[in-house]
Amino acid sequence: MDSARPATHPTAPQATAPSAAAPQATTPRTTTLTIRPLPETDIDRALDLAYLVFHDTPEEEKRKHHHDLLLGCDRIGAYDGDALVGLIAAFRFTVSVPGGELPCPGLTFVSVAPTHRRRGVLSGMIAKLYEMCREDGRPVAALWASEDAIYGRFGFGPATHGNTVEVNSERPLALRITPDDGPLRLVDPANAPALLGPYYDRTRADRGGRVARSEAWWSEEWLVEEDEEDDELSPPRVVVLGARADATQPDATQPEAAQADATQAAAAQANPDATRTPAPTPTPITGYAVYRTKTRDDAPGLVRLDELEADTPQAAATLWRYLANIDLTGLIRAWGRPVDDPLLLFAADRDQVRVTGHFPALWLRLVDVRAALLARAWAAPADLVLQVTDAQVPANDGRFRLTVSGQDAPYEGTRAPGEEADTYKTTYEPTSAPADLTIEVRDLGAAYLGGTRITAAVRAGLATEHTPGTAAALDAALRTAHLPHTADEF
Ligand SMILES: CC(=O)SCCNC(=O)CCNC(=O)[C@H](O)C(C)(C)COP(=O)(O)OP(=O)(O)OC[C@H]1O[C@@H](n2cnc3c(N)ncnc32)[C@H](O)[C@@H]1OP(=O)(O)O
Repeated sequence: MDSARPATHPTAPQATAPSAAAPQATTPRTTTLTIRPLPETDIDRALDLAYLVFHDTPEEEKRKHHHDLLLGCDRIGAYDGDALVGLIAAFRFTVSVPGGELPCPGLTFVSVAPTHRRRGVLSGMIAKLYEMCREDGRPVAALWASEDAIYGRFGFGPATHGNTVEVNSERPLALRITPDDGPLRLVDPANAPALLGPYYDRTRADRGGRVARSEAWWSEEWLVEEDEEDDELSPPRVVVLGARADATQPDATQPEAAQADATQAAAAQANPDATRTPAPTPTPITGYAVYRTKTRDDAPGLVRLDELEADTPQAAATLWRYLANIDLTGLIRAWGRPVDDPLLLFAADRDQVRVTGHFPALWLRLVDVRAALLARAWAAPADLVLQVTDAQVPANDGRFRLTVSGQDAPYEGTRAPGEEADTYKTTYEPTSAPADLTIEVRDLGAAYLGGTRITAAVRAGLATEHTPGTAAALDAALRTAHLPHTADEF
């Protein structure tokens, strides 16, 4: 899917825009561009357009997969007469935000025909998307950018970041903490969604920026047999920690056992009291890792870590140590680790554990700033006037007083999605009072999940503080216990 991801752009405000403006190569100036929802019957044409702009020639199986993905997406097409010249698709995601979760279109397959580039086609489609989001009550939108230069002008800001981490595992992993002694077990990837899904759902709210995963998303994006970018990698391996209490428990590598784990977790989610009913329960898992391996001619074998989640630092240490101990390998490469990964602190030898990359991950757009701010939980009271600039959504543009009041139970990042947010009462209303802080909507979006600081935006000259202390007060209110993180690239 990644190689087929399309891109988007801003500026054209109308849903139906004259295709005028820039010089045209092959399209007559008299044509009219129409931007409208793209029907199912046009999905094949949409794929042709996406493959054209992404220089892809997929096998039939991959094309069918993309077709299925687009079928489940919201879709916007730009038509020049009968010709399809632009496409935006949006996954119907739900993303965790501090204290809860929000519906969130996840933009993908953004494509504009080479004959129509730089004429506002992307801008027009984005304008249409924002209109649809506001009508449907979806206050945020998100994407992974193919090029970082594209999306800021549309009000997207990088709200989560990832680290690429490499561990030299030619020697034992040096740790400052004692790993958990719970047993590890390998799970058949076919059974893994039923086992990992409930765990992921339970822990998703710990960090903002995490996308809810369906079983199909697990199977087709995370646990697909052959890696899309490197066919020398092994199939996915899934190791879980926590395992069976005794030898009489079923083996979770078997489908029935995985199903039993999943059923129990689902029941616990639906009714916490249900967990009190004794049952032949496999001990719940306390962490897992998904990885692939490959041998290399001139270097020790590689463990490519796709995801590692754990309830405690000790559980995480067990999984890292397991990965480091895999025979015939000497390097773990983990892409997209959280920036506050505890490994970076509990590794005893930081020469052995190195951050080799740092990148913007999820770009977030506050399409409805007011609704988004009212939807999240806050960590401290605030009372300040924001001057927000937003070139695409006039309703966001202006001066607003944000108040976060109340003393009880500030958000610490441990609530489940959907659970009651917090006892702070938040208001966000237009005002004529002088602004304490001027900020672009993209920088507010970047800070929304608590991953970047308003004070840093001020120091970088991106936001202007008119009343000293405002940026620090807003940072304190936006703070989350864990930094946001997005592992799902789409
Ligand atoms: C979430 C994803 O799917 S990411 C994948 C993005 N898609 C791709 O990269 C596929 C190949 N590229 C394309 O299809 C197109 O060039 C797009 C979608 C990137 C841009 O579409 P266009 O219709 O040309 O954009 P549009 O004309 O609306 O441009 C609006 C503004 O963005 C700017 N812009 C467009 N593309 C880029 C870019 N790659 N880098 C920087 N600025 C850009 C334009 O110059 C314009 O600026 P202006 O308003 O100051 O003149």
